[in-house]
Amino acid sequence: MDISSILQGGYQHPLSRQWQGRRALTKSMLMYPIFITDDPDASVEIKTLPGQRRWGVNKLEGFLGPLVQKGLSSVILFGVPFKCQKDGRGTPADDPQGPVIQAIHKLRTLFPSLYIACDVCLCEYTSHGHCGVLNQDGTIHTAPSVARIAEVALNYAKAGAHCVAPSDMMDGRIKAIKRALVDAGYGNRCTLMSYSAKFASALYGPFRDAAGSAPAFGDRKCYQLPPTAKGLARRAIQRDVGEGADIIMVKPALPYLDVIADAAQLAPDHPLACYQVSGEYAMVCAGADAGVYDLKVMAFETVESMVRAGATLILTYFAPQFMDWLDV
Ligand SMILES: NCc1[nH]cc(CCC(=O)O)c1CC(=O)O
Ligand SMILES: [Zn+2]
Ligand SMILES: [Zn+2]
Repeated sequence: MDISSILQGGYQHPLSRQWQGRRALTKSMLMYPIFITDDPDASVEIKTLPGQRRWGVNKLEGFLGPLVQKGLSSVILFGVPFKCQKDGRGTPADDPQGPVIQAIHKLRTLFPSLYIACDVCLCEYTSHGHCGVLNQDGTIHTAPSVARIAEVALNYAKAGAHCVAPSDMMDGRIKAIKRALVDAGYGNRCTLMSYSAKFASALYGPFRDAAGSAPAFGDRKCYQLPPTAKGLARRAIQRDVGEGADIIMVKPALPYLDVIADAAQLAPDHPLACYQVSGEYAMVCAGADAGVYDLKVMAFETVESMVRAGATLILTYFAPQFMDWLDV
């Protein structure tokens, strides 16, 4: 055999295999999405997301304590209110007595070292289930949407969130949120993570079920990106960098590894996040249940493919399991 044909000499040993990855997956690269509901004592199984629950604020200590102990370093909060009055502008989103703001206060006291990000969106709080404020005809009214989203983000920052992460995909919201944070004195204290390239995906089903955030009519195709739109994704990433995003995100992750790789090249100086969304997680679990593969091996393969594509931060429902699987 010709010398240039030989690759296997380079990965015969577990350590030399590790050296072949440009970056190794570590615990601090994983952010855990959690659902907080407005019954303070709730611990309710989510059928379509095996192993995940809706938590009340009183349960957070018992639920997260052991995970923080094992090395979980960040969470992203999603509010799931049931008792509130939803309306056209998503008023309950930043209710000081609502689940997200209550959870921020609680987590800051319970776990001083835990990094707390908050998803910012209106769909969990609007009567129509869309991510912004609507015109009479049901289309998105961009200016008031952006203003309301910036207001919610600022209120999460004021409550103590380390990071606000708008997932609504409204044009101009990154600039508006950054402006609001800076003007209120939070510019240097709160990270702005943009869901920059968020695609209109079939993989959000279990999340919408968990969060009760499915739109009452229509779909999200006028604000989330078409799955084929590589160009729009690249433009959205560049725009959000220009508007002041601190972290760029691609979502979903596995079907969009090329977009992650593009983002790594377009925004090489920013942390790059990707979201292994609810449907991706459910798919990995379902395949394992069907005997197609081993769950742990597949969870590693999917998440490590995201690292290989260029992600430096991964939002995943597998985070608790990785705390057991990873050494550092
Ligand atoms: N702003 C809504 C939102 N925020 C996070 C997710 C998906 C997360 C997941 O599927 O795990 C969605 C879904 C959607 O657009 O309906
Ligand atoms: Zn939304
Ligand atoms: Zn969201």
